[in-house]
Amino acid sequence: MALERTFSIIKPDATERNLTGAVNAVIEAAGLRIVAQKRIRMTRQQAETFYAVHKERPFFGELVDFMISAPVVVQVLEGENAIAKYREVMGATNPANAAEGTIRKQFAKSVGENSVHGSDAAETAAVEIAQFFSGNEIVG
Ligand SMILES: Nc1ncnc2c1ncn2[C@@H]1O[C@@H]2COP(=O)(O)O[C@H]2[C@H]1O
Repeated sequence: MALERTFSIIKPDATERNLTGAVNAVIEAAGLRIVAQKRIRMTRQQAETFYAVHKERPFFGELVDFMISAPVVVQVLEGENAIAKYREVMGATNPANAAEGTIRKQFAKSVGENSVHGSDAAETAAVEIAQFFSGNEIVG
């Protein structure tokens, strides 16, 4: 299978607890390569655009407030079947349902403060990567 890329965010609850390296260790142990990475403070506009698909959900305001509450680390991960693989490595959205060994099982605090985001499909991955990275920032 060809190499695939996915977009990842290490969220404020994880950066605040100094867990960037611990999350990256799980990512790399799973065979995914971090081919782009930067620590940023998301603007409200960026967070609203990124999560626009959820704008009618009752938790939208809370989600945007959380994502701009502290720095995040945005990343591009590369590997075989990277999108599905990273979703497996992250674990279920709600850490209460996440499998042993997954990032969310180990680190997430709640369904909202769930430590990481990963793209859900190839089309979304392309859009999400393009929102935060230019081509020359991604080094495979
Ligand atoms: N019931 C909820 N309450 C608060 N946040 C939620 C809820 N359901 C989903 N989310 C958040 O919405 C996010 C949408 O995509 P993420 O994969 O980043 O992770 C999700 C959760 O962090």
